[in-house]
Amino acid sequence: MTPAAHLSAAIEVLQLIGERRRPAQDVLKEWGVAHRFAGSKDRAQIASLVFDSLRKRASAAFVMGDESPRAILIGALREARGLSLASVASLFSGEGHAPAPLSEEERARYEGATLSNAPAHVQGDYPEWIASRLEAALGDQAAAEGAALAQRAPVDLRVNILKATRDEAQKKLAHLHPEPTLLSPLGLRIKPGADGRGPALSAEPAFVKGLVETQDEGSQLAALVCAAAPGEQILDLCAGGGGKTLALAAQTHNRGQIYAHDSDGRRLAPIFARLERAGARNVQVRAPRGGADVLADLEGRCDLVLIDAPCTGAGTWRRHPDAKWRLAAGAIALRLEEQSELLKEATRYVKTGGRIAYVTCSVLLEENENQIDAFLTAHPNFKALSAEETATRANLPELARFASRHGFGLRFSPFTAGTDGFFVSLMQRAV
Ligand SMILES: C[S@@+](CC[C@H](N)C(=O)[O-])C[C@H]1O[C@@H](n2cnc3c(N)ncnc32)[C@H](O)[C@@H]1O
Repeated sequence: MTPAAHLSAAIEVLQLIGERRRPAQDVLKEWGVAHRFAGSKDRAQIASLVFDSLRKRASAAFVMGDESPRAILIGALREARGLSLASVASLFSGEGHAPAPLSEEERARYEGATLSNAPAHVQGDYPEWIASRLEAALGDQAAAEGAALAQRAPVDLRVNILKATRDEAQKKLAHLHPEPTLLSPLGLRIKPGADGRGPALSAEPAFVKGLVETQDEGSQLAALVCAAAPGEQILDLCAGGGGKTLALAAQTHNRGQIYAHDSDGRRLAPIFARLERAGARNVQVRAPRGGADVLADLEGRCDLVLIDAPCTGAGTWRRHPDAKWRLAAGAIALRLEEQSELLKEATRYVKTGGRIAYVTCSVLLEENENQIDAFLTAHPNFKALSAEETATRANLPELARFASRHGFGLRFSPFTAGTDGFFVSLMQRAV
C-alpha cells in the first residue's frame, strides 16, 4: 500500500469507529481481517494515523471546521505530525487509492486556522462534558494537562532488579537507545519511532530473559511508593496481568509473600508467564473459585494491601486515545462504587499497623482524593500518610513535590511528571 492509500484506509477505520462505538484496536483488527492485502507494516501505519487522529480529535475538527473522519485526519496531520500543506496536498491526490484532493476551504483552514481562541476542551483534546470535572481536579492546568495526555507516549521499561541493574539492562538494549527515567530509579525510556511505534520488545533477549518489563514510569512510581519491604505479607487485591505484582516481587527481593488476586480470573492469565520470566518466586496467585472465599486466610494478616483500582483510565489517554471519547458519565459512577467497595474490603486484610495503598490511573478528583476522604471519614482507625512521609518511606524524598493539593496522596501526570496520570495514597491502620 502507498502512504496515500494508508490515509484512505485510516479515514475508513475512523468512520467505522464512529459508527460502531467500539474500541479502536478491535475495529483495526477487523479491518485487517477484511483487507488481507494489507501487510503488517501497512496495518501499523494505518493504526498510527488512526491513533494520532483520536488523540487530536477535538483540535483537528476545530481547525478544519468539520467533524468528519476525513477532516479529523487532515487536521491531525497538522496538529499531531506538523506536515506542511504541500506534503498533505501531494498525498491527497485523488489518484489510485489516494483520498480526494483537498478543497480550497480545506487548504485555507490547514494553513490559516488557529487554536488560540479555542475553548479549553478543544485545546486539551477532551470531551466537553468532562471539562468541568477536569477543571475541578487540574484547575487552570486542565487544557495543558489534556494536551499532554494527547501526545504519543514513550515506551517505558522497568528494570527487574532480581535480574539486572539499570546500567546492565541499558547496555543490553543500547541499540534501542533507552534513557534512564528521571523519577523512577528503575526505569528506562525509549522514544516512539517517527510512525509512533515502539520497538518489538517481545523479541528482545533482555525482555525474554526477564531483565525488563514494560511499565509506564507513573505505574513504577505508584509501586515504589508502596515501600514494600522484604519479608512482608502483601495482598495485591486487583492484580490483573500483574504489572504491580511483579514490581512488588522485585522490591521485596523475593522474600515474604505476595498474594495476587483479581475478581476476574481471565485478567490474571498473563501473570504466570510474566512471573516465570521475571524469576519472581514469592507470589501466590489467588484466582477466584466460584463463590469460595479465596482470601479468607489473609484476614487481619497483611502488612500491605494494594488496591490498583478499576478506574476510568483518564490518566492513560496517551496510550488509549479512543477511551476518552468513549467514556460516559455512567461508567464513572460505576467505577466510583467499585472503588469504595474495594477500599472497604481491603480493611478486612490489613493487620494493625499495616497499610492500604490506593492507586488509580485517573486524574479525576472523584476517583482519587474524594475516595480517600470518604474512606477516612468512615474508618477513623486509619490515618493517611502525608506526601512527605510517603516519599521518605519509599526512599524517594524528591517525590514529595508531587503532593496533591486536594488531599492525601501523590499525583503524577504527563504534564507535571512526563508519566501517565497516576494517583497513589497510603493509609495506615492504627496500632
Ligand atoms: C487497573 S486494573 C489492574 C492492573 C494491574 N494491577 C497491573 O498493574 O497490571 C484493575 C483490576 O481490578 C479488577 N477488579 C475490579 N473489581 C474488582 C474487585 N471487586 N475485586 C478484585 N479485583 C477487581 C479488574 O478485573 C482489573 O483487572
